[in-house]
Amino acid sequence: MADQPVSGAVLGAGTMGSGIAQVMASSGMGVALYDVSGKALDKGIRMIRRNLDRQVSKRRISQEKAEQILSRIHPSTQLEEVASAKWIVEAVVESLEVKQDLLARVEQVVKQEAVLATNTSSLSVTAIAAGTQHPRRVVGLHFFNPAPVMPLVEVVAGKMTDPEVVEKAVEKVQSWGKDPVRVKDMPGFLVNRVARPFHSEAYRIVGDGIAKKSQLDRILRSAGFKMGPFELQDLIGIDINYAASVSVYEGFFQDPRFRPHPDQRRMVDSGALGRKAGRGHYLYDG
Ligand SMILES: NC(=O)c1ccc[n+]([C@@H]2O[C@H](COP(=O)([O-])OP(=O)(O)OC[C@H]3O[C@@H](n4cnc5c(N)ncnc54)[C@H](O)[C@@H]3O)[C@@H](O)[C@H]2O)c1
Repeated sequence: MADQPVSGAVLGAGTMGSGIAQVMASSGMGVALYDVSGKALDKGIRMIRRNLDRQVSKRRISQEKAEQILSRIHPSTQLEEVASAKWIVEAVVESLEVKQDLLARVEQVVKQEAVLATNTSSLSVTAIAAGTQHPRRVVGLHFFNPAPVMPLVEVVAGKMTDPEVVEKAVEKVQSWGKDPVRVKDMPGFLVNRVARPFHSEAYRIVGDGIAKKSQLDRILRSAGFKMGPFELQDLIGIDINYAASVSVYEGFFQDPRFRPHPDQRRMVDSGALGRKAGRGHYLYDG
């Protein structure tokens, strides 16, 4: 039971890749986890182990189940290890060049029917696919952080993606216990697009002196949002959120609807990047 043949692969063992590998393995798949860095693989596996231990301590899964899930994940720095995978999810650094180069190499080792998915947040799935020999099998699978916890996955149809691949991807995502939503390959897809005014309007409201950041966060929480815009930005990383704003703005040819607020950049320039920096819109201990 524990030793499932490898039918899935994740490229990149960082924050997202390790979480996605955990999701796939939890559904019963054997998963090859590939990264250029052995250290990143060790860290990724440690993160998965920690997540599973937490699940065990909360009595959500048994110790035995946790061991089974872990044993289905096969870390490697050798790309050949992904050869038997039918589902490959790429979650390496957010660079078009790196992603295109890696997927072109993956195509050399996997079967023709394998689906190549990208977890990109801000690049065009169409552009990533254009670097491959068979762009019809390239689809976006945009997971949210933390992948094992967040139910939503955007299934992104690039311009050349085969509609059958999109349908197969929707089913696959469901089999992983997630909620797929079909989206077009447009800047920000769906979630990052609707999130833009949430963030930029919040800056404008504060800039216009209508409310303080903490007031706005509290009001939006009481209106039903899990977090207000400023506390959410501190969690995401103010630099990451700013990069998403710029990417959507540029992606829509500088449509003023998506124009970032100057204070967003000022925060980034000052190094107040959120929780990870100990300070952002709020101060954090340790
Ligand atoms: N962090 C998020 O909140 C989030 C959410 C959704 C999507 N994404 C997307 O997921 C992808 C990964 O983001 P992350 O936050 O996990 O990044 P990360 O920096 O935590 O991890 C990236 C990993 O890729 C590895 N890597 C780099 N080049 C490689 C190569 N050529 N071959 C194999 N491995 C390579 C690195 O060693 C690193 O372990 C990005 O495309 C990002 O836009 C991120």
